[in-house]
Amino acid sequence: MLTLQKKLTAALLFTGLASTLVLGAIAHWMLMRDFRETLMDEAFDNFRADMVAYVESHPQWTESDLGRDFSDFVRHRRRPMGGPGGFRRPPPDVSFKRAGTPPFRFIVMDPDGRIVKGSEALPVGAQAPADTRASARPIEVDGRLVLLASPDGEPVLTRRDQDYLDAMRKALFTGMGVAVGLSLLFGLMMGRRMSRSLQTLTRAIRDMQTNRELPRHVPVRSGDEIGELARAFNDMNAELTQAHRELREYAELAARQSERLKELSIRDALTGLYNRRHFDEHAGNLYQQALRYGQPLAVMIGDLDCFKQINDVFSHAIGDEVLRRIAALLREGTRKADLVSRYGGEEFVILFPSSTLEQAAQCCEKLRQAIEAAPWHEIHPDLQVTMSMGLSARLESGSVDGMIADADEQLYRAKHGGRNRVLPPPAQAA
Ligand SMILES: Nc1nc2c(ncn2[C@@H]2O[C@H](COP(=O)(O)OP(=O)(O)OP(=O)(O)O)[C@@H](O)[C@H]2O)c(=O)[nH]1
Repeated sequence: MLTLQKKLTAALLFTGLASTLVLGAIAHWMLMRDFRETLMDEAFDNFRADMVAYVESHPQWTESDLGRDFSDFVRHRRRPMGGPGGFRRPPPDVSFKRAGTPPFRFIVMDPDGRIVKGSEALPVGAQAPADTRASARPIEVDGRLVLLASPDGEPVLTRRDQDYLDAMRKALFTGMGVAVGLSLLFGLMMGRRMSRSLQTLTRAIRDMQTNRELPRHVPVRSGDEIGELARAFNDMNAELTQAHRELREYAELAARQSERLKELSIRDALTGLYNRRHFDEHAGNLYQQALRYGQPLAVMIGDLDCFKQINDVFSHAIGDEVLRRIAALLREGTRKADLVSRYGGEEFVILFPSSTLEQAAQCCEKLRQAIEAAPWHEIHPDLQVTMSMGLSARLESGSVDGMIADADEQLYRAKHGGRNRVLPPPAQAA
């Protein structure tokens, strides 16, 4: 895969290369143009000086004189000082001398544009074309325009000119190479930096997706778009973390509420004991288990004695309090495995898994005694509460309901036998 780092490096390299090439080409073109102009200026200065000297020394010059004598005049004029007809001005720097060849031929015109010193294409006497006149430069004597000179042809470069241009080109190409190298270096550095930030971000997002890692914080290394992206990621992550926390709290609350609702649905509101519906659901299972594994199972149904009287004499509220305390006594006096429930108004049923009739009878006898001995006077000085209980451990009754019906018969007998008793009593249950 072409990574972002490579793409950025390639883009910067390409841009650097393209701009360096364009700038280099422009710089080279300008160098050559300016160099040529300098050569032309230098050549024109020499030519004008020669021409002015000729005109001054030949006031009656004619076109034919100019064509015949001028070259000899110039050669003669440039002889070293001291000789006959030598320089009246210092010679030009020999190092810039154009290898004996004039850099340009100059077409010379009078001020009206008529050619007085021409070339093969532009003979003497002809009218100079517009472009030749446009590029013409003035030759003045004592402030008076006497002639116009226009360059014809390209400059001839000396060895020294070539060396100078080569050195300039070398410097230019070196500069271009350095610029390309720098753009490659910067491209690499910037690409690495940008891709590192993006890689950190990508890793953080992947971690969030796969490991559900919250909260995550990525460093913000710059104020540019990537820095803004990192900042946006951190903000989003903070919001997600907050939402996640709230969701978890909400889920925990919902679970607690659901647990509470479930608990409420299986418990009796007044006493907190299991209600009859829950008892019926579970007792059936315990009965089936006892049958399957050949284990004993006993059931007790208990009924408060003369409870109507308690309500009537002491009030319904005291009756409720009695029911609550009875429930607490039943819970305290039984094992965790025993299923204690409020079966009806003042009726209670307890299922004793893995218990024989005798074991259940002993437990119930203790419960009966505990109820009888409870400090009922704390509720009302004249209050006394007892409970009658009937038991059954006959699995052959066919169901829990059948066993309860058996136990109910015992309860009936207990009530008619004087109340406040367990039937069968432990001694007989053995
Ligand atoms: N305070 C109160 N009383 C209730 C509640 N449920 C049922 N009772 C009362 O319990 C009484 C039951 O009375 P009965 O069925 O006549 O029996 P009893 O008075 O206990 O007489 P025996 O069972 O023969 O000992 C009724 O007066 C009901 O109103 C309750 O939740 N709170």
